[in-house]
Amino acid sequence: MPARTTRESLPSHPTAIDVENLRKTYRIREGGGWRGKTREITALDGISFSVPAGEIAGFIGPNGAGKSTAIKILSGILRPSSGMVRVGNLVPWRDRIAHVARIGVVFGQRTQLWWDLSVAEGLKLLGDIYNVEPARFARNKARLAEALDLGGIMDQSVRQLSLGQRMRAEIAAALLHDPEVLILDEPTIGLDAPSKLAVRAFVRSLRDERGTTVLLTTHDMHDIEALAERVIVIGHGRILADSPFEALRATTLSERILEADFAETPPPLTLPEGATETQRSPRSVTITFDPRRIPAPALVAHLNTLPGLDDLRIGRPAIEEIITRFYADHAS
Ligand SMILES: Nc1ncnc2c1ncn2[C@@H]1O[C@H](COP(=O)(O)OP(=O)(O)OP(=O)(O)O)[C@@H](O)[C@H]1O
Repeated sequence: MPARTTRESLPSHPTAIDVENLRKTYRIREGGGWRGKTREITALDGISFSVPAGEIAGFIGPNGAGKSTAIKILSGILRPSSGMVRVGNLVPWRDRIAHVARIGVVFGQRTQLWWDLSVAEGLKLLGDIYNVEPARFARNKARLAEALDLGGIMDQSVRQLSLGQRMRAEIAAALLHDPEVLILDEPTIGLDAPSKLAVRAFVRSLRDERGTTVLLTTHDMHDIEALAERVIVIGHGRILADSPFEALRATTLSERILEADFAETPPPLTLPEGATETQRSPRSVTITFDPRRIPAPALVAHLNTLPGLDDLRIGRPAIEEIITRFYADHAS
């Protein structure tokens, strides 16, 4: 029976992913055995968000927040308890066949290739499964092999690949059928720094050149900083924030950090209101300040007269610190 789609019956709109009041509860047996009472765990407690076509949205949250549950529902693997999801006007769990033809999913911790097959054989098999017509398959395979540098590993079995090589092959596998929406679940987990940069650069180019919509789940905040125009933060199954990263930064941790280097032992400092000395070493002092109370130029002018001052640097708190603080503020 052909997959029933709702695509024809709904007006097309530029929103690629629409999630409305999504709930998922799991029923587990207490103590883990077959006997005993059952208990419900609410993994998703009515989340709503939407991602416009062509946007890269970061989907983040602490362990157990509900990200994987949401991703599984969006991928069509899991049915929600209630609520609605439309990915390009298809309902993932209802229009499953048509839906999987239009999305690509990469789970960093699992493989969709086959351990004992070579990369080329795995891609061929996936091309057949996705029904990618031969000329298009050859074109896409060549394009992805070049962009993801797969030339040298096509004949290697997946089992023999390094993590970084496997991840590049996984991304190619997810994109063979030209999906409009790409769901990335921890795509850089365990990768070394150059491999992370390569994956990020590729994802960015995919969006820039092909307009692919990307939903990115990661615990690596540098992925978010490098890629996401916007972050959706989930915690305890609820949406805690849905905003550009800069807005999250501004509301969570607006402080700045000033480092002052000295040619000699730094003198004792008398600082204006809003600035605090947070660290001192034989040749430098670190000052944390709130730019709303003491603007950076005023603080610099204040320090400029100090004897032996050599260099000044102003920075923002590390992204990890902002997110850690945000999670802590919403921990209850
Ligand atoms: N199959 C399941 N059966 C019962 N409970 C589950 C199941 N899968 C997830 N949960 C529970 O649902 C909640 C959300 O889990 P989920 O895996 O979606 O979180 P997550 O945000 O992906 O976490 P992590 O960052 O650790 O991967 C957790 O309390 C988890 O224990």
